[in-house]
Order: sequence, then structure tokens, then C-alpha cells
Amino acid sequence: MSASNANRRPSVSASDPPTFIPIPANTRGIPASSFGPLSPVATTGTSPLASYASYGTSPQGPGSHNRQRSTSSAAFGIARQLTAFLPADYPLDEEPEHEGPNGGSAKKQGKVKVLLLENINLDAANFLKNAGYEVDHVSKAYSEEELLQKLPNYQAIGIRSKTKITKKVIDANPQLLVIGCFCIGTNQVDLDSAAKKGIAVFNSPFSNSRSVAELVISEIIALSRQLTDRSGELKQGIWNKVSKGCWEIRGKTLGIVGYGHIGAQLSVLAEAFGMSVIYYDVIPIMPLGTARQVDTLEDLLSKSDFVTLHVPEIPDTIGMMGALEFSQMKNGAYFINNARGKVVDLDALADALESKHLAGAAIDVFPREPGSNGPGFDGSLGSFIPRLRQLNNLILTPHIGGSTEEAQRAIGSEVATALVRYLNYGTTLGSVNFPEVDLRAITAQDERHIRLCFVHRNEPGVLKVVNNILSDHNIEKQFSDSKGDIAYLMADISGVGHEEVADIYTQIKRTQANILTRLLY
Ligand SMILES: NC(=O)C1=CN([C@@H]2O[C@H](COP(=O)(O)OP(=O)(O)OC[C@H]3O[C@@H](n4cnc5c(N)ncnc54)[C@H](O)[C@@H]3O)[C@@H](O)[C@H]2O)C=CC1
Ligand SMILES: O=C(O)C(=O)COP(=O)(O)O
Repeated sequence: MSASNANRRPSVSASDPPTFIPIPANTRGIPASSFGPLSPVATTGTSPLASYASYGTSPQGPGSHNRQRSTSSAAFGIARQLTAFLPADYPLDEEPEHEGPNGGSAKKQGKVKVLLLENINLDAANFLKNAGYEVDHVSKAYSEEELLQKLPNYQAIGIRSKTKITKKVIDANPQLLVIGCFCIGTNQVDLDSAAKKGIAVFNSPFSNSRSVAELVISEIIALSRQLTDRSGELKQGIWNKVSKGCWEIRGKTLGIVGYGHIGAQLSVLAEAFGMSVIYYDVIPIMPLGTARQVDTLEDLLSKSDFVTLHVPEIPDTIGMMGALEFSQMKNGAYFINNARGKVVDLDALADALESKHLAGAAIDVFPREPGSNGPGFDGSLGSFIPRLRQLNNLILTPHIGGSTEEAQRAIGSEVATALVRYLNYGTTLGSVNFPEVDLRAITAQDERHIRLCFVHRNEPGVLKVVNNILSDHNIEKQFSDSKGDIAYLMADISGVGHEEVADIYTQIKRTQANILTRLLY
């Protein structure tokens, strides 16, 4: 290790307070503790990575006398060295050049830079900063042009549902290692293009499900009692006490389209209110409570008093609710969409509401949404918007289904943890576009260990070539898996002298199937 490297090591002494977010082994990276003001990370400023080295998959385990040593050398060591072997064109020029591990290559090394867009929870930003990364936090979504201009400075990006990471953006950013979707949906990212360029994508598969389910319950009651209309009238000074067309929800039928994390959660809540639940899904799913799966969407539409969508945006679901489907709904029924805007033809919905075929609707998501808060929800986003704004008993919300303090904190914690685990340890558990691969942590004692993280095309003979390159060393453990066209190998090798690291890196990187080679040590 060069002198300049040693100087940058954060100091952690035996007297430092024990700080950790416990990350249980063999999970999808969900810390047992919740984020927030009480989090030890927020109050101490010491790297939460200590938890992974000491409490996670480290062979020493909790209580080991090596805990502090793991903290300082394994966790920080890996983070510090990470960028030493990134592609030569990485724009890490904010750091002075230093002596390379083989004594003279003068490679550049800098902090990993993370761009967080769309007002991602600040605890996530702090978590990443505490992991040693440089973090820029922006409250709005970026357009494609802004991404093309600004993303080349970063190795990691965090987004929510608005920012589109297109093939063009991916192709223009060879330095990008990882994308964190701080939400459930990943339709805003070209997952396939990202995988082919060796960019792992992570999301938070269920941390905001409860928030969405609760919003839907509130919408069912609000629609059925025409709450927003009465409230709007009263704010204009009009007293309009009516019972006509207002109903209890007890005994009514809720039709859930998509019985996944959100749909199933909602099913339980709705039954507690005395509703009958039916659902339609493309796969057979075990019902919760007394809910019942139906065979076709048409069957669900014709039987439900309330229809609510909880499907992802995929080619099969785009436009799944149009004029025909609205006509199949019961007269006087209600429609709710908290899934994705493109799933519904909003002109057809406006027709169904204007003709009074439907008694009301709640819409949280739109085919095009403004990138930041403020004015902008107007006809430029779709001709149906001026029509929708005129309609009675129509609740319009600005994509707030997952926007609660609880959900945003949990998502911040989960995705930030996944990013750190991937960047510092190569772990892809929970990735939506990579094969899921993990190895227990490198032990801190042996300075001669290195970890190979090798993303490659899924072709025959690759492992033979790689293992030939590694054959002079002891392969302590390795694991490889594939997903479609790409495969990912993690291997821990011992007995590697510093002078050999650059050579191993170069040889692996030059293999024919290489997409991305990283060495962590
Ligand atoms: N409004 C908001 O703020 C939020 C919106 N969402 C949206 O909700 C969607 C659903 O979320 P989860 O329940 O967590 O997803 P999930 O993946 O757990 O469940 C989706 C279900 O839809 C089913 N499905 C897929 N295609 C279908 C089709 N053509 N017809 C019927 N069922 C189909 C799947 O089999 C699965 O059971 C997300 O993909 C996201 O787009 C999620 C969170 C917040
Ligand atoms: O989690 C999702 O998929 C959502 O739709 C929530 O998106 P948001 O984080 O509010 O932009």
C-alpha cells in the first residue's frame, strides 16, 4: 500500500463507540434497525460498514476480539481501494495522482461519487456519506439531457420513479457502476441495457407497500362518501348536506388487479372493513383471508364495486384499462389507479366519468408527470388533464402513494445498504437485473486477499479462462451465476502480492467475455 493510501484511512480506535446498523446475513440487505434520528449512523458519523465486516457475514461474528480491526481495515480498506482498478477513463480527476500498487503506474484514485435525485430521503445520503462516498443530493428529477450532461461525474446514481435511465444515458456513461431505484417500480430504467454494460440495478421491493395500501383504503371511503366534493364546496362557502349516492363500504366488493405485495396487503385491510375481496392476477396466488381469485379481468370488472390497479408497468399492462374495460365495469362503480399512468387510457376514463357510467375515480399516477414540485400539471402532459380537472368525485394526487415518512426512511435504508454492499463487497443480492451472488466477507487479517468481481457475457468456457489466470493463487471461495445474457462471478483469492494485483486485473479485463472487472482488496 502506498503512503498516500495509508494516510487516507479513517481512524477508528478501540475506544471509538461501537456503531452499527445490524445487517443480518443472508437477507436482501434489509437492516433490522430502522433509519432515522435514532440511528447510530446519524449520530456518530462512523461507517456503518463496520456492521457488515463484524456482524454480517464475517467468520469472526459478533463479539469477536477482531471487531475493531475489521472495522478499520476490511470495511474502509475495501471502500478505499475500490476505485484503483476502475476503467482508465473514469473521471476521478479530483484526486491527486498517487503511486500505484505495483510501484509506478500512477493510477488515479478518488472517492466514489453518488448522485441522488428526486429528493431521496436524507438519511440515505448520510448513510452513503458515512460509507466514505461523496454524495450530491438534488430534489428534482433530471431529464435525459441533464443526465447526459451531469452523470459522467458519478459512479452511482439514486433515482425514484421519475428519472428515466435510457439506453442513451447508459451508453454515454461507461463509468457508471450501479443504479439505485429508491422505490418499487423499475420501469423507468432500461434494465437490459444496464445489465449488458455491467451496471447493477437495485430497488426496494416492498418498503412502501403498506403506504400505498392505506392510501387506497382512504380513497375507497372518500369516493364512496364524495368527500373531496363536499370539502371543496364548503371551502367555497356552499353547505351541501346530501346522502344520495353516498355509501358505506361494508359489504361492497373490492376488485384488486395484481395481487402482489400491495394488492395482498390491501386485501387484508379491506376485509377488516367488511368488504368482499376478489382479485385478478396472471399467476395463481394463494388468497389471504376470504379473498377469491377470478379467472379473467372481465370477470373482475363486472363483479366489483371498486376496481383498483396494482400491476407493474410492463408491455402486457400498458393500456390494460381502456374504453372496453371501463364499459365492462358495473354502472356506478369506482375506479382507482395507484400503479402506473400508462396502464390506463385517461381519455377513456374521462368519458366514463362524464357519461356517469362510473361514480368516481382516484388517480395517483399519470403517463407523464412533472419532474419537480410546483405548477406544471396541465394540458402539456396530456389532453385529458383539463378534462379531468373539471370532473366531480375525481381525486387527483401527485404520485404520493409511497410518500410517507416511514416508507421513505425504510427505502432509503434498504437501497443505500444495497448500493454499499455492491460497491464495497460486490454483493448483488436483491438486484433486479443481475444474477444474485454473494460471498461472506473477506477476512481482514490477511492483507494478501483480493476479491474479484467479474461481470461477463454468459458464454461457454469463461470460467476456465478466468480460473487459469487465477491458478497460481489459492481460490478461497467463488460463486458464479447467470441471468439471461450476463453472468457474474465473485471469487476471493489469497496469497496475492500487491505487485501481482494489477497483472491479474489486466488479464481478466482482457478476457473476451469481459463486461466489467473489479478487484476489491
Ligand atoms: N403510486 C405509488 O406511489 C406507487 C406505485 N407503485 C406501483 O405499484 C406496482 C405494484 O407494486 P407491488 O404490488 O409491490 O408489485 P408486485 O410485483 O409485488 O405485484 C404485482 C402483481 O401484478 C401481477 N401482474 C403482472 N402483470 C399482470 C397483468 N397483466 N394482469 C394482472 N396482474 C398482473 C403480478 O403477477 C404480481 O402479482 C409497482 O410496480 C409500481 O409500479 C408502487 C409503489 C408506490
Ligand atoms: O415505488 C414506486 O414504484 C412508486 O411509484 C413510488 O415512486 P416515488 O418514489 O414516489 O417516485
